[in-house]
Amino acid sequence: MPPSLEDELFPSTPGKFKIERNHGLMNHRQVYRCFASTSTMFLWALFLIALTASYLSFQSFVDSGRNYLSVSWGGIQWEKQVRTSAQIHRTGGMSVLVTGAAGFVGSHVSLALKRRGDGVVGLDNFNDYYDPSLKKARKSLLTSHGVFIVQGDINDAKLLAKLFDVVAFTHVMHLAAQAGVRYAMENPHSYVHSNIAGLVTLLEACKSANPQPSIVWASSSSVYGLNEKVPFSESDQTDQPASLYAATKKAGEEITHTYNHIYGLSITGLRFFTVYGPWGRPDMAYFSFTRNILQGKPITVYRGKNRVDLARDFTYIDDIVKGCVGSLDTSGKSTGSGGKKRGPAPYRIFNLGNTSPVTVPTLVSILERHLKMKAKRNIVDMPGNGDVPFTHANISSARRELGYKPTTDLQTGLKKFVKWYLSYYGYGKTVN
Ligand SMILES: O=C(O)[C@H]1O[C@H](OP(=O)(O)OP(=O)(O)OC[C@H]2O[C@@H](n3ccc(=O)[nH]c3=O)[C@H](O)[C@@H]2O)[C@H](O)[C@@H](O)[C@@H]1O
Repeated sequence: MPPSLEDELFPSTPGKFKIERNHGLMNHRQVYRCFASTSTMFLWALFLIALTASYLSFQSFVDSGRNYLSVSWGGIQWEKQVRTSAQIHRTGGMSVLVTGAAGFVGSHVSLALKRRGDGVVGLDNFNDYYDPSLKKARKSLLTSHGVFIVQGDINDAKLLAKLFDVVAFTHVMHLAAQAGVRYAMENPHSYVHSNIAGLVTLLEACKSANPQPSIVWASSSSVYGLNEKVPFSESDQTDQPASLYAATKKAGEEITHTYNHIYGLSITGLRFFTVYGPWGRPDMAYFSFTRNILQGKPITVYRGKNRVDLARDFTYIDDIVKGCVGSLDTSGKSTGSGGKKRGPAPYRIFNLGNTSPVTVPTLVSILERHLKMKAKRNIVDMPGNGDVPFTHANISSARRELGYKPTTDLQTGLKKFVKWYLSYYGYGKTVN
């Protein structure tokens, strides 16, 4: 039976096929047929190879197109920007991945590190919890100082792996979080997403990195919750959170402890006390009060039980930055590699406060003085929305271990904030 067209085009194994079909020597016609079918096969094979190659290159074109359309990271140029930004320009310097770099504390810490010659790469998802244009303005400021901010989420494990692939970060300053105490009642899942799931994704990336970085991250004074003993000390119990926000920060302290214990990651958790200052967060009281006073709108001032004023240990941003940098400098090394612990690593928690609480009505009076305008105060009883009546930090531990020494009182710090606010927004511009 002559070979079918299919047999000629797609012989299963050519050598074997010939042996089975020819039991003896081949004549001229057979030799010619064999040669002709071999060359046809060859041409078809070439055709198939070309077809496969063009299909694959089309696929990679589609994939890269998809990358450029929906993912804003990756590619040779991007890697170059990351590497350049991470370059260290001083002896004994560090290369730091700063998460939440377009945020309030993140942008200040990134600038401080860059200024002294450390390598800094930022990561931020630019979400719209508050006006993203403020985050973009902070980004522009950082860009002008040579800090590159990657747009991405801490929940993106592939992005994190890529970043650690491109740069051997010595430290991670983890400041990306869902902040705000009262918003947790409106959008509880955003807290779990960023402060729990995102934290774990970041720790997984750090644990697998080789070498492992040391981690400094933002906890919160809110972990002291309903505690009444003042000032708050790190050794106090923290098992009465008043908000889901506080609970996720407390969970973060426990989660980081397990990564320290199992994988040898060096961990420093910083309990920030109501941080304020230029380039601050529009959702915070000092910021929204300033906006409303300037626009002639009323402000709501909460009051505690028995008409007692609420009080906060307001801490100025420059002092907080010194505490963050001091923490990075003294963090000690992680001991693990490739996901395995090689020995015990530091696990530390510090209060970063100001040690002199001020009541909310006094905060308003200071703003009135700086703005030269009267506030329309609407005083209401504190709703049960996660707030705590007062905070007050004991900072002796941070003073001893980090050389942390806050130097800015609320009066001075708010003066600087108001000056920045007026230069940034002017007198009447609306802020979200
Ligand atoms: O120290 C902290 O750990 C926390 O500090 C702040 O939380 P909070 O102290 O509640 O700061 P604000 O939202 O600025 O409130 C300050 C004070 O003003 C009061 N307030 C707030 C808003 C308002 O409209 N009226 C008002 O009286 C609050 O009850 C509170 O006593 C930050 O928002 C948190 O992200 C941070 O973790």
